[in-house]
Amino acid sequence: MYELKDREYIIVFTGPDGSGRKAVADAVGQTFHMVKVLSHTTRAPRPAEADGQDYHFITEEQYDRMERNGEFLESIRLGASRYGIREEDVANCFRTSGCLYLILNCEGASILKKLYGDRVVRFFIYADRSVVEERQRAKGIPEDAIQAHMSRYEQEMECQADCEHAYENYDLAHTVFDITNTLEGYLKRELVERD
Ligand SMILES: Nc1nc2c(ncn2[C@@H]2O[C@H](COP(=O)(O)OP(=O)(O)O)[C@@H](O)[C@H]2O)c(=O)[nH]1
Ligand SMILES: Nc1ncnc2c1ncn2[C@@H]1O[C@H](COP(=O)(O)OP(=O)(O)O)[C@@H](O)[C@H]1O
Repeated sequence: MYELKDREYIIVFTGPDGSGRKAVADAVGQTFHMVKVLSHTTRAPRPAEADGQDYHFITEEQYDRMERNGEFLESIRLGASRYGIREEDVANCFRTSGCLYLILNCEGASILKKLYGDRVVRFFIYADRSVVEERQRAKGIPEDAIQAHMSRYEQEMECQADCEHAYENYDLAHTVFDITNTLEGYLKRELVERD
């Protein structure tokens, strides 16, 4: 397991699908020059998705091989698809940046917490059921995937109590501003406010 040095943090954005984890995470990540660790997955890419940008899309056989080789720091199954974070990707990201971020479901977030303790900071992002459903529709997520996500909404919401920080996300700029302030307390980058 990769040993974390002083001031190295793993920032995890979690919460229900459609709550805005990716939008919030990418904005906050840019502010702090954090590197995003992409997951490997066996699910097929959607038309708007690209390999190496949204996920590393791999076959079941490739995933099996990597799992057998013990390459995954955490690995989960959701329905017919598998998702995992490769340990080497985490180590490589720390070589280029002192801080990295990931977007995971609750199960993955708690696995990383158990592995890295205080060095993992979980930000739980949430919004009402009807809002997250509508956002996914507007984003063009296929209806069957939306229904699968919504069937997990309550379960993912239960994760809130377990997370270090929780933010409702209705006004994106507002959410990003609040999380940036909280994260500054950990990273101490001495950000300068600009209009
Ligand atoms: N634990 C864990 N969760 C992941 C990983 N990669 C993605 N996820 C989460 O798995 C869920 C399903 O991913 P998504 O791309 O929406 O696939 P879909 O459910 O097939 O539409 C989302 O909540 C993701 O944030 C991973 O490596 N580990
Ligand atoms: N506060 C917000 N208000 C309106 N739309 C938002 C807000 N936050 C995110 N979105 C949009 O909602 C959709 C889902 O957000 P996304 O970040 O992909 O969610 P997640 O990663 O949690 O599934 C995206 O199209 C995103 O641009």
